[in-house]
Amino acid sequence: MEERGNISIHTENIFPIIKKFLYSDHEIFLRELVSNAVDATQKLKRLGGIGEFTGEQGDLKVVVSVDKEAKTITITDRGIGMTAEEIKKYINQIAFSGATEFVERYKDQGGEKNQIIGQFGLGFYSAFMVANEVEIISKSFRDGTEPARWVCDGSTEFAITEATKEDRGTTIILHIAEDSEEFLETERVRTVLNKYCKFLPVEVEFEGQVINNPNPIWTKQPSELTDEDYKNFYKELYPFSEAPLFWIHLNVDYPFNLTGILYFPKIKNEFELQRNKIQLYSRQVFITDEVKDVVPEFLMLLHGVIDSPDIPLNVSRSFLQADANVKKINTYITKKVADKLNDIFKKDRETFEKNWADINVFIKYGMLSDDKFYEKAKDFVLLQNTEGKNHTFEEYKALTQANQTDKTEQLVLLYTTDADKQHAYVEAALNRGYDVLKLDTVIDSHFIGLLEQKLEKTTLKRVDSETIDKLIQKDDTKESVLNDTEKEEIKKVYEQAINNQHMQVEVAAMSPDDAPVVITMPEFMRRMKDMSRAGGGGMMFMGDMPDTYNVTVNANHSLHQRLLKAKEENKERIARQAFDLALLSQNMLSGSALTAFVKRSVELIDKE
Ligand SMILES: Nc1ncnc2c1ncn2[C@@H]1O[C@H](COP(=O)(O)OP(=O)(O)OP(=O)(O)O)[C@@H](O)[C@H]1O
Repeated sequence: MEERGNISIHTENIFPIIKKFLYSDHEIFLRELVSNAVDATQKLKRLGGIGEFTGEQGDLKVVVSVDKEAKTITITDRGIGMTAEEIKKYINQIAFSGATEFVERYKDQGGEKNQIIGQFGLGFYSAFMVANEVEIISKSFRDGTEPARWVCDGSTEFAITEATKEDRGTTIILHIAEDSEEFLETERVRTVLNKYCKFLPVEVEFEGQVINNPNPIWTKQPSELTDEDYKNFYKELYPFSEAPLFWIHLNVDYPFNLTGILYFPKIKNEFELQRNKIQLYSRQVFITDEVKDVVPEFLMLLHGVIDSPDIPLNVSRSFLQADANVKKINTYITKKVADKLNDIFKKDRETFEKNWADINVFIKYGMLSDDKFYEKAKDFVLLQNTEGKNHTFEEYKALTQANQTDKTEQLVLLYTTDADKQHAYVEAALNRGYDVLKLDTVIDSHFIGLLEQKLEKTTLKRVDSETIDKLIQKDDTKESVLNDTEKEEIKKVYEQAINNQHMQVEVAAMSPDDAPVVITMPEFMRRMKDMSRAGGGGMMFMGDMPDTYNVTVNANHSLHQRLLKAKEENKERIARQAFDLALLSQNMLSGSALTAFVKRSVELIDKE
């Protein structure tokens, strides 16, 4: 007996539309069909569990096979199966209404089609993206039911007949269309299965091998797992990566459902940061590794898996952003990560410090982008000084307050962006008993701004932004050994010797032990130039301006009493030599100026 009929959908030409717009993602048909097979198998297990199915469960593997000659892909399960009536109900009505819905949504959001693709669980109908004919042969688990066969060529017509099938379960046969023959290659199929089916909860066999791990560790309780388990799982996910630093096991069932494991990877350098390393699953079915809206931006640098049936996957991205569950998930993950870091910091500060080089980018990035995270992280974020010692905000304040508070009661924190190049300035600061922080990464330039905004009565200054006396201004002004006329003369000599309008000369009373000449670039000037270089803040014009420096001549250095007494014709030469030495210590001497300096120096030692 054969029954023919029409699938009741409103859009006659659903098939070409779906095929055309899902083209780039048509491999998902395999995910959909294998996960249907897995669902049917799990339903059978559940029925067995509650005594509604009392027969032999037997081997419950789902088997995928390819027949290149016959041009078919077959997916067989031993799940609950379907009777003819059920096929009519579930496939003709439910499966196809899903497809109709897809087209309806697609029509509403024409411009966003790329975002719909891949987010939409197209279900059974996705088979028609690669097949020009699909057969279902199924036998229900219920005693006394007849097996049935359903055939459809993707039009709205189907045929349903009796079939011969001994075994309980469903076999889906796809007759692969000419333009999709790539799916008859076993390697291609294996790759797709590996991508989407790797952690499905029922064994899936392909070419005689089970391709999945049905019990991934994120589905287990943390108390059942050892460190080794977590490390091995990381290796399973990213075979070529170095071992992770540490991990967080996520496990929540209220107000939403979410499990997963997030790993802090070992990073070699900042440019190697990799996004899209977190995989998103829904009940162990791989969905995507674009977790942008589910995981806070700064945590996308982490690796691992998140599994949640509560993330709406079959809607467009703009909807996802507005989804209340997604927002809650975001907040939850941020909080969990902060708590875990705090935990490690408190229980094992040594490990925390040891990994600081790898984790500081996450933490600083997180503090910059999320105020809630800042509030938690401010207790464990570390400031590292030039001696390599780490301090929390509180500790650092206690360390520097007595010595580095200026006359206006501001705490001045000193930092270097390059301890090597700014060595002379770092030395000068350390000699004063000041402490100098190492803030030398790309993210640090933003972090400095954040610190000033958040820490009360605190300013940050780069060590070379002022002469040592002005860096942290105290009340004790130094007496100058030179009178005003002498100072004026020194200033003129230097101006003539330097002869550069971007070098602003000033004569100041410093300690006789300080350098005779110090070149600095004011903090505000450098920051504005940095900003304009980074392309922001309406400071574009600053980028084109030549660098302007302050040249501070130390009135109390013995050299300058000698200079005043020197012969007129030698004065400029001495000033130039002192200035060049200052340039040299800052790595600023090059080209013809360097050549002239070397020549002059040789002459000077030759004279003695
Ligand atoms: N292998 C199978 N064994 C038993 N029933 C099946 C099988 N495949 C599909 N079905 C039935 O057909 C229905 C429709 O399947 P379809 O994949 O289109 O939608 P779905 O699985 O309900 O949702 P989704 O869009 O998430 O895939 C299923 O709900 C199920 O009842």
